[in-house]
Amino acid sequence: MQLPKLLILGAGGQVGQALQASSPGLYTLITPTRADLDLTASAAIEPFIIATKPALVINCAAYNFVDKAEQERERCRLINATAVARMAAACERLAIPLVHFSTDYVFEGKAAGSALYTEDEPPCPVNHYGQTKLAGERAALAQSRNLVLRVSWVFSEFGANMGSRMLAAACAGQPLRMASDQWGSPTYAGHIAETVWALVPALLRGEPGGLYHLSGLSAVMPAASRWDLAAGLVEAAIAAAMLPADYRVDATTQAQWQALFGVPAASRPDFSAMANDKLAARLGRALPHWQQGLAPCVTGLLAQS
Ligand SMILES: NC(=O)C1=CN([C@@H]2O[C@H](COP(=O)(O)OP(=O)(O)OC[C@H]3O[C@@H](n4cnc5c(N)ncnc54)[C@H](OP(=O)(O)O)[C@@H]3O)[C@@H](O)[C@H]2O)C=CC1
Ligand SMILES: Cc1cn([C@H]2C[C@H](O)[C@@H](COP(=O)(O)OP(=O)(O)O[C@H]3O[C@@H](C)C(=O)[C@@H](O)[C@H]3O)O2)c(=O)[nH]c1=O
Repeated sequence: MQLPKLLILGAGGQVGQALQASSPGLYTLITPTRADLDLTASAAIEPFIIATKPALVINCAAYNFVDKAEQERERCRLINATAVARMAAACERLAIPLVHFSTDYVFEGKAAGSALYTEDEPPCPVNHYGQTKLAGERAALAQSRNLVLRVSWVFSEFGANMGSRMLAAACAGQPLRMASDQWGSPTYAGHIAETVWALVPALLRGEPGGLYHLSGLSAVMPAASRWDLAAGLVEAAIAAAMLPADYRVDATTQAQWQALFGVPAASRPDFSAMANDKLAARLGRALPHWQQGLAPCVTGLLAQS
């Protein structure tokens, strides 16, 4: 029997690698690289997808450099918005679903201690990256069979990301100074992948997609600060003997951090933590908390070293 063919774009990134690592073996995964399909070549996208004839497309590709995006505006828009519109058009022609990822940076941010963002709250991005991601999610949501999952503060053992960069610096003996006044919802890429695999069968059966927050928090769990994430990772790394037992993460503020390292090119929301209750209701179970991703992340990093 032939397995359904799923096309994963951006399969070499951290979410793409996590998806491949936890693939349930029920599908044939087609994983083109940038050399096979460069998403800045907008006109090539639709013919590529149509020629591949997948049963579903998962787009993990993105322009994720939040500061550099303020300069490379057109490149960022081509990858995060134009390319997604071309993918959605191809999927519409094939009458298949597109699974796409967006971000908490579509929100302008609230005061610390606010309620977590829900899908009903209006987006209002404060940087170019967020604006292009909002345009991309809107292009995907033009067809009801498409699924957009907003993720945030993603960490994993795959590639250079927020978590692996912090631990690499700590292991090199550098001090970590992390902002305790910037709040979000950290999410382990392995949890994103397992959630996607739980959602795919219904999409393949023709159930509608929609917009969902896929975060490592819920309405009853507090938002995490940058410091919380770093301290959690360091604690897991100490438990795995990857760091000395007395290693500590220094808490700082965004203002202090900027005084030392300079004001970044892009503004960022102070509080952009997202509630995942809508997705939990669809799945019929709670999503894993981000802290459950700390040990597997550290174990995965250790296995590579
Ligand atoms: N990382 C995070 O903290 C967050 C991520 N997200 C979203 O989650 C999704 C997955 O992100 P993540 O896995 O972290 O991303 P990564 O940065 O790890 O991976 C991005 C992927 O996109 C590919 N890519 C970039 N530009 C092009 C291009 N011109 N043509 C073809 N491929 C390209 C990269 O290819 P190559 O391997 O060749 O570089 C890479 O495989 C994205 O939509 C992102 O916006 C949302 C919130 C937070
Ligand atoms: C590197 C570093 C950053 N910070 C703070 C200051 C700064 O405001 C903030 C931002 O750090 P970064 O630039 O690494 O993170 P940033 O690129 O803004 O992360 C975002 O990426 C995109 C792709 C998303 O979609 C978001 O969900 C989010 O994950 O963290 C520290 O406090 N200490 C540090 O050592």
